[in-house]
Amino acid sequence: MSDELKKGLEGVLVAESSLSFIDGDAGKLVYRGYDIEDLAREATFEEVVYLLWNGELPTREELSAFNESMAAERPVDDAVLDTVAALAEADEEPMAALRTLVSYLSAEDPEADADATDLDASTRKGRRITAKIPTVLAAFDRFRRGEDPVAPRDDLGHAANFLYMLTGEEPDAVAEETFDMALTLHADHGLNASTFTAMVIGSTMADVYSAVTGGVGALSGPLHGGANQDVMELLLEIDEAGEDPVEYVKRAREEREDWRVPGMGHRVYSVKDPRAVILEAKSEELGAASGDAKWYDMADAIESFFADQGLVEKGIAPNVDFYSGTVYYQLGIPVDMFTPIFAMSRVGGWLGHTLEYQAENRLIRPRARYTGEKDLDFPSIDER
Ligand SMILES: CC(=O)SCCNC(=O)CCNC(=O)[C@H](O)C(C)(C)COP(=O)(O)OP(=O)(O)OC[C@H]1O[C@@H](n2cnc3c(N)ncnc32)[C@H](O)[C@@H]1OP(=O)(O)O
Ligand SMILES: O=C([O-])CC(=O)C(=O)O
Repeated sequence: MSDELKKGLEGVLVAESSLSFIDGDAGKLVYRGYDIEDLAREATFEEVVYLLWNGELPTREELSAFNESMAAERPVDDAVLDTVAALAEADEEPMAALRTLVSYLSAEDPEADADATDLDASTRKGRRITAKIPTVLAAFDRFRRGEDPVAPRDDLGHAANFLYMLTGEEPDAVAEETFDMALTLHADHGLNASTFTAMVIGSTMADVYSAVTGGVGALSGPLHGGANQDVMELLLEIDEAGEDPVEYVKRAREEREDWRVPGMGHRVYSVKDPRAVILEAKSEELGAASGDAKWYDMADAIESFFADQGLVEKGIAPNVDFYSGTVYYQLGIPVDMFTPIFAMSRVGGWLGHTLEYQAENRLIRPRARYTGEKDLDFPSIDER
């Protein structure tokens, strides 16, 4: 047994996977052999989920059957909606609400009791979870605005249906395509913290509801998916204060040496995240089309400042969360729904990796180097 300590499991190989490949130095991301740029441009989110779960792109017939099966699973029972309403009433944070709701959804799953070794049943459960997450998220947002939920439609794609349920209106083609592309970009990313969390849970042969619930919890943190909300909140704060974004960031870094600019830096990429490259272009495009490039310009100015300081060269470059916020904001999505939207997409990766791992399962159980005392004499309670 090696006693080498790998804090944060940096660089440690713990599994084999054929789902996604990241070349952190080249800034390249591939799902099942296909470059993320091609998938973002050409594939729908459903196609990508099919690819992740099945290993191959679907034929026209396979995609149509998959789309239908996902759309059929979108509605939720009234009991679920009552729980959504109660969480909204309690002013729960959206990610906390989602964590509770994924767990609760198992109560209405007809195969909830299926054994985790039944991977086909787990795949069906995974499909139900993936299909229902947008329904409960949109309902949650509407309840807290005092509005009734909008029932899902089965004639819209995953991305368009979510925007429809959120606003009550069918999105235009630009919004649908942009949102669908963002979902594709977020669907998988190797053994990131939330996917690894899901896999650890799955490795005990617990069910996929537990794995996805754990994934939601891990994604919510500011060092992971929570950063997309933090980026937008930072930009809004700078804007409200009427400050120059570069001066603001400079000052904040001087005042607090350990301050992390949200959306910057990555464990695996030493260059700009390829997803950030795509999202940046989209953010610029949306800004130009709407005549309001403010948010893009602010984010771009901060990135340029990091580049001028030589920080981008050191790998403190935009990650996926840096420009996704400005894209969602320009689509009119509430800021605290940004991380839940990430979960709505990443559930594809959580399930793909968990089921891939469970197919050749070995319990994940690392060790800690013990730094505490040994051989202490036990004192009675009066002696302490
Ligand atoms: C979808 C995602 O999860 S993408 C990541 C989303 N998270 C964020 O955007 C939060 C901000 N970023 C970060 O906190 C980090 O970059 C992480 C957590 C993503 C990666 O962390 P690690 O791989 O552990 O990198 P680590 O913390 O060792 O940082 C290396 C160096 O870069 C610096 N650094 C890293 N990120 C940032 C940042 N965002 N702002 C300023 N400095 C940073 C660190 O201070 C450290 O500098 P030092 O060597 O002088 O001490
Ligand atoms: O891979 C990571 O550590 C974080 C990330 O970019 C993601 O989960 O998309």
